[in-house]
Amino acid sequence: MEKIIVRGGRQLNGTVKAEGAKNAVLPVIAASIIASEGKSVLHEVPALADVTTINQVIKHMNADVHVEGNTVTVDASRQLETEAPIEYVRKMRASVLVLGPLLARYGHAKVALPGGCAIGSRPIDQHLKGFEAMGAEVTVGNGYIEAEVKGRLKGAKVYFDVPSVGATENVMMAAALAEGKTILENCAKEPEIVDLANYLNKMGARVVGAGTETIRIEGVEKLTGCEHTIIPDRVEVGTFMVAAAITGGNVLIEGAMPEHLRSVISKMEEMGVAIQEEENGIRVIGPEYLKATDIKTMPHPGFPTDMQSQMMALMLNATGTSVITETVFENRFMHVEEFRRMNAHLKIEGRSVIVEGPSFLQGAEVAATDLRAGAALVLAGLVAEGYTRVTELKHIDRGYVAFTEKLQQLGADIERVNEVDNFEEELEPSESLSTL
Ligand SMILES: CC(=O)N[C@H]1[C@@H](OP(=O)(O)OP(=O)(O)OC[C@H]2O[C@@H](n3ccc(=O)[nH]c3=O)[C@H](O)[C@@H]2O)O[C@H](CO)[C@@H](O)[C@@H]1O
Ligand SMILES: C=C(OP(=O)(O)O)C(=O)O
Repeated sequence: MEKIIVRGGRQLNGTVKAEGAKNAVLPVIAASIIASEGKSVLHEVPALADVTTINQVIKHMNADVHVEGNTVTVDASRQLETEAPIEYVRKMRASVLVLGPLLARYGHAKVALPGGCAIGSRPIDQHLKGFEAMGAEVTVGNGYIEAEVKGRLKGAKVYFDVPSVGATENVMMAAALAEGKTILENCAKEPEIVDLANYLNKMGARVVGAGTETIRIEGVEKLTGCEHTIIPDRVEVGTFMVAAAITGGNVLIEGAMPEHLRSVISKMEEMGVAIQEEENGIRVIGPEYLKATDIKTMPHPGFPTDMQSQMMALMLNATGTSVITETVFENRFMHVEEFRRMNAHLKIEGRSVIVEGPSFLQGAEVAATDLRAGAALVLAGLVAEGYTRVTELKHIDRGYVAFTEKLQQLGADIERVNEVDNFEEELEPSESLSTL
């Protein structure tokens, strides 16, 4: 079984470069299939498992995708299929982001229902509400969502009941090719939405207001492929900020954009971490002692839910009682049990976790229950006594490029191995885990 093995106790120092953002590149690649002419050349595309999945989704639809290093070229000018089957959607929920582009371009889209996942039920009712407001007929059955419209989608006024990142993106992409004007209200304001709007506008769309709660879109008749550079990954940056802080190190994260990380910077400063905004990135200097604080996750510009588990790892090392409240996803505390295996003192109370710090963390075998939980366990392992073994690495690979190697370069005692478990060894070869 593949594992990350980390031995705690090393201070991290040096420079690490931010990758392009997973949550920006996935909608951008989904949007690339709206272009009925020209190629899109996308730069700073991170080499992530999720990027491979979205590329497979659009290739399956007959788009031409070419990957060279961190540049991905998409030519979607051929006639495309309008269906995304379950094999892709099961791997990655963001596959539903092809609904809007397909519906806008072809008047038809069929995508497998994503279903729930480890962090919550994650419905997509707000995406569908937007498509219906634009004249689409949406049916859900046999595990699929099918949306259809005769002729073009019609511009409409849509009020989102919750500020959803995916719904804002999906409906914004659909509206880009709709007939007339669309006004989206109570939109999510994440930087990745702004990046998508910039890309759409370069393709010839007319989108105004992305990054605020009201987005106005004047539909156009066609979009053309263009060149675009993906913004840096604020969650990857935040994760390395915690790595520096938790080990009392000094790390420059090159390419980081402080304006995307205001809430994270401010909470870490409250905990005593020194943060310097430099010309080419963010420098983080960890203190000798961390102070406790309270955090509530919220839609942007509030504290990001995708940084909740990593901050919990930091709080475990702070002196005093910290409270972390998760308001975005109803079940994003799976890492609490795993932290407990490392001797962490925490208690779940409803949607909050009470962290009694400092915990004297001890290495243990723990499982990455989701992407950010996995990263957080590695972070805790950086300061735990002895060896921490993190399993279920497929989650970490969805969102981090060369996570182990980057930490190693900063001085961590860490490696990724294919380790045979004792009980695996005891089995006859024919009974090995891979065949169970
Ligand atoms: C690929 C991507 O960009 N993923 C991010 C995106 O996920 P994603 O776009 O799936 O998350 P949303 O912003 O849609 O979800 C926010 C909240 O809205 C709810 N909701 C959402 C849609 C809907 O139709 N109905 C509804 O009730 C969700 O259950 C959740 O409670 O934003 C999340 C919140 O910042 C991040 O954690 C994910 O990393
Ligand atoms: C929850 C996350 O991503 P996704 O929406 O792709 O599951 C994340 O990036 O932490």
